This record gives sequence, structure tokens and C-alpha cells, in this order.
Amino acid sequence: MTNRLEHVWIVDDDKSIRWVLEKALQQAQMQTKTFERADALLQALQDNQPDVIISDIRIPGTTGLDLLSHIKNNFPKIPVIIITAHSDLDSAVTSYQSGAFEYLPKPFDIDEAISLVKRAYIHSQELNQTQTTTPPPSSVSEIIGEAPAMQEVFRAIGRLSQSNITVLINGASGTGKELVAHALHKHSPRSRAPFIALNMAAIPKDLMESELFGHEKGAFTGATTLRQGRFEQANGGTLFLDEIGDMPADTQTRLLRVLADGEFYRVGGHTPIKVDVRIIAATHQNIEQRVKEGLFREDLFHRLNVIRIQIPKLSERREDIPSLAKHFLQQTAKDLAVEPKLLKPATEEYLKNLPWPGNVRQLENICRWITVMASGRDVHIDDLPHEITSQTTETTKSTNWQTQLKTWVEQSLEEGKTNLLAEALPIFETIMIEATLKHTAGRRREASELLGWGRNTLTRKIKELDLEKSIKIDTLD
Ligand SMILES: Nc1ncnc2c1ncn2[C@@H]1O[C@H](COP(=O)(O)OP(=O)(O)OP(=O)(O)O)[C@@H](O)[C@H]1O
Repeated sequence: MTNRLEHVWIVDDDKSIRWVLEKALQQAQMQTKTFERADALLQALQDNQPDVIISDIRIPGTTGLDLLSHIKNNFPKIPVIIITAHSDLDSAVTSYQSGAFEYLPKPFDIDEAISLVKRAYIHSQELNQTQTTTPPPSSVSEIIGEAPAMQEVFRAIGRLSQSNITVLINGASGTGKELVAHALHKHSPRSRAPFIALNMAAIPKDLMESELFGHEKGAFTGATTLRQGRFEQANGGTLFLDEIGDMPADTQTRLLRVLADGEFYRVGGHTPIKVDVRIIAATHQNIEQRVKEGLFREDLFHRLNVIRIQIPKLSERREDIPSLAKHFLQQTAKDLAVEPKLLKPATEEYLKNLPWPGNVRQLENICRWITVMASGRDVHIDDLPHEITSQTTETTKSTNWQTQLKTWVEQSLEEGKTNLLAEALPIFETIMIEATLKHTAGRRREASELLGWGRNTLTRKIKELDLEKSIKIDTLD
């Protein structure tokens, strides 16, 4: 996963504000949790704490300001961003005075909200707040993958279970590296000890050493308390170092020493600390290339590269797309307590043929979008977000549809499919009909002329292909 260092909790009784913030923050690779009421958030704070809290000034259960003072008293290091109505300057002032990190006047700009959260997060790090990242529970156990390349990954996890060996995971962003790292931990003798994830690319360079190794009180300006680093937190368990290729040279040197000696010093410390930590590292980069270019230490590379697991891009395991999509649609529906959406076969086929540069994470995001935005229970191609339909244009720039169709036929035959026309024709007709009706704003007579069919044929096809629900603007002509 992981740029997802930041855990952000949002409390607002306005569902749409919660939704907008949540999606935007997730898009920025942060983990979010939302609450409708302040008391639910206070309850949750007893179990664990986020890096940043965003709260409306008026919320059921208490006021934003009471909540703020409760947090300031009990969890002083968590920055709180208060959302206020524009007119409500008084409360903005009061929220500052009561210790809010910042306030966000409504209506707010999403980018501004995100940069505010990022600033608050860095600020909280400077206040030496220690937080562990735990992936969301729903993503921990289930790894979906029928494709041969994924089966290979499962075999590796199986072979490595009960072992403590160092693993290097390679794969593009969003392919599931953290999920695999977590599975390796879960199936290891260390499963009861912590799994700590840390993304090198997300940590400012000068905070990296103290993030990894902790620091003593007074080690540098602002180090007002002793702070444990991730190595200490992960003692007995697993430390997942994501985007290891981005690790600065001096930290690489230090890490190498720790791996060789099994001990380290906190920043500003003089007593060696012994730990027993299993390292799982991951990168999307070609790490051998970085070694060649002198950007990554060769000796460290060999230490990490004991076992290598390669996670394929989503475009290299297209057969898994329908089951992944189904899984994400069900998961999102469960989270939102709504009925899961169902993809029509043509939609599945369409999704299977997209380029997916953002890999599984992108598919997951699209499924969330569909769950919230698609109007009916059945999801037609037309219901997909523009983001994805424009991707097709990108693909078709390089490969025309005939070539893609040919690839599909070849793949299907290889998979042993039969009766190919019965599968392809309805998809072909659905795309033709939906696109044309979109163009004519739902006017069937005009669409049938454009398609070169009689009006009755079009009506019959729409019925046969069960497209009625997807045609939203349906005039009576
Ligand atoms: N095979 C899979 N089955 C189910 N869910 C998956 C699978 N692969 C990835 N996911 C989900 O997709 C999302 C992205 O996966 P993950 O964060 O593990 O990718 P990553 O490779 O670590 O990404 P990055 O390099 O950007 O940090 C997560 O929510 C994860 O749970």
C-alpha cells in the first residue's frame, strides 16, 4: 500500500462532506475513517489514534470545540483541523485558541484540504508522535488471484511460511506489494508480533533516521521526549520497508549496519539497542539498475535480495479483473451498508481490456466510485467514470480496436473458450447501441438511423440485451 502513512479521521454529520473528504484523501494515499458523531470518534480513540482528525464545528454528540478540547487534553499530539462555515469567524478564532491545528472554511477547496492534512501530519511527526501503520482489516487476509503469475506469488508465500527469511518484493505501484508483505508476516512464526509498514518515499529525508531508529530526548531541537523508532516497534515482528529504492544513501549505510549487527543506536543515543526484526522490502523500481547507477548500495541489495517475489501488473493478469472487481464491489457495499452492484458481462469485458496503469488500487477506486455513483444495481459500460473511458482513448491511440479484438480472440482460444461469437456479439452490439444512444441523448429513432437499423430492430435489441435500465434519457420519439 503505501504511501498510506497518514491515518485521517473525519467527523461530520454531513454525509456528502464525509464522502468528498474521504475519497480525496484516499486518492492522496491516506487511510481514512469517518464518523457521524463525536461520541463514536471518542470511543474509537480509546483503541487507537489517527495522525490527523478533521472535525466539523457542529457535530451531533458534542460541539467541535468540546471535542477539540477533549482531544487536546487526552491526545495532545493529534492535530485537529476544524471545518467551519465561512461566516463563523468567531468559531474559527476560538478553534485556533483552543488548539486547533488549522481551520478549514466551507466551502473548501479539496486540494487545499489535502495540503492542510499533509502539513498537519508533518507537524505531528515533528511533535514526535509515534504511530504504526496497520493496513485496513479488510485488506489483510484476502489476496485474489487465479492468474498463473499470482499463483506463483501464492506458492512463494506458502513456501516461505514458517520462515523468517528476508524478502524483496518487486512490483509496480498498486499491485499489492503491501498485501503480500502482510500475508508473509501473517503466515510466519512472527504472526503474533507487530507488522510495521513504512514507506520511504513518504518520509522527509531528514526525519528518516529518527523514524527508523528513534531518538533520545534532546537529540535535536524539537526532540522533547524519547521516541522509539520503527525498528524497536517491530521487535519480534516484521518491518515492511516500502519503496526501498528511495532510501537516501546515508540511511542505506545505517540500515546495512543494523542488518549485519542486529543492533543500532537511537539518534543521539549511546547505548546499543538489540532487536530481532524480519525485513520485507519492496520497490517498484528496477533495483539492479539503481545499483548499476550507484544509487543503491550493492551490499545492501544483496542482503535484502535473499528471496525475490515479483508481483505482476494488473494488465498481465486480466483474467483476475472480474473477481477482483466483484470482491471490491462487495467490500465497498459492506462498508457503506448498501446492496452490492453487479457488473454486466459487457462491462466486465470492457474492464478486462483497459490498460490499468494504477493496477489493483485503481480498480479498487473505480469500484468504490461505481458503488456510490452508478444509478442502478446493474453496472453498464455507460455507468463507468469518465476517467476510465478516457483511458480507452489512450489505448486505442496505440492499438486500434480490431487489433484488440484479435488479441481477445487469441487469448480466449488459448484459454480454451468456445462459442466465441455468442460472447462477443452482445458486447459489440451493446457498445454500439449505448454509445449511439448517448450521442442522440436517448432518441431511439435517430439512433437507429445512425446505426443503420430499423427502429423496431433497435427496440428488440435493447430488450434482448437488457439495456433498458442503462438508457437514462429515453424520449418517446
Ligand atoms: N490480489 C489482491 N486481492 C485483493 N485486494 C488486493 C489485491 N492486490 C491489491 N489489493 C488491494 O489493492 C490496494 C493496493 O494494494 P497495495 O497497497 O498492497 O499495493 P502496493 O503495491 O503496496 O502499492 P504501492 O506501491 O503504491 O504502495 C489495497 O487496498 C489492497 O488491499
